[in-house]
Amino acid sequence: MFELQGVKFKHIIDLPSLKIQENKITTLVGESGGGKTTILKLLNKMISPTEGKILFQGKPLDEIDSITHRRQVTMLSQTPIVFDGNIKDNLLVGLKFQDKELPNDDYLQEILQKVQLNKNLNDDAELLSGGEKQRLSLGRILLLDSPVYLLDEPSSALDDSTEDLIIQMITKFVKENKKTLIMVTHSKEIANKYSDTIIKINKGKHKMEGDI
Ligand SMILES: Nc1ncnc2c1ncn2[C@@H]1O[C@H](COP(=O)(O)OP(=O)(O)OP(=O)(O)O)[C@@H](O)[C@H]1O
Repeated sequence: MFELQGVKFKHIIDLPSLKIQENKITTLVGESGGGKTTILKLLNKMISPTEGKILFQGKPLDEIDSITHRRQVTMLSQTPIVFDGNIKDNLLVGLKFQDKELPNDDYLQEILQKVQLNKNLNDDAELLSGGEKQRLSLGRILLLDSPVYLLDEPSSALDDSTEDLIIQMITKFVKENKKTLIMVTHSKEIANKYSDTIIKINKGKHKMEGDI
């Protein structure tokens, strides 16, 4: 799905050769500041390599329009983004940008259940806790139904049991719908339990831990 060839980004990233497989769950682990988020940003075309090439489905990323690319590859950043308005507004905002047909309230409630958010659609989103905002953002991107998801510590603000439930839900959704997931986690346990492939990033370089 992604192929990185001699990719460098400033002094931060140095990846001579790396392939990320389609329809698999790939997890990036490693020390803080090692470059995991930077790799997701490169894959999402938020930043471009200072050297080397990234291919997406065989095509160089620099030949793909950024907006077109981000419709295929949705990234959820570490800090959740919450817009003015209620929970429903926040769930629908991405779909409105994409001109997609809007789902009904029953379906939106189902999404809230999936992300373990026990709230009403008309509750004010600004009043949610950090972990709840993170789950709301996750609900918003699940609705986009992208083929590829890049999740940067999707459960960093959650307690251990909610974290496990959320990752379990995401990985089930990804497998059932034949999507590709690339996620960053600080949890070795989560990485071992849910990944097809774990990639350890250390000072911008990678070491495969092998397929599970
Ligand atoms: N655009 C940039 N220009 C220069 N330096 C940057 C840029 N973006 C990130 N950095 C630096 O690169 C390093 C790697 O950052 P990155 O966020 O990718 O690490 P990370 O592995 O995701 O860390 P964490 O686990 O703490 O989130 C950090 O030292 C950061 O300050």
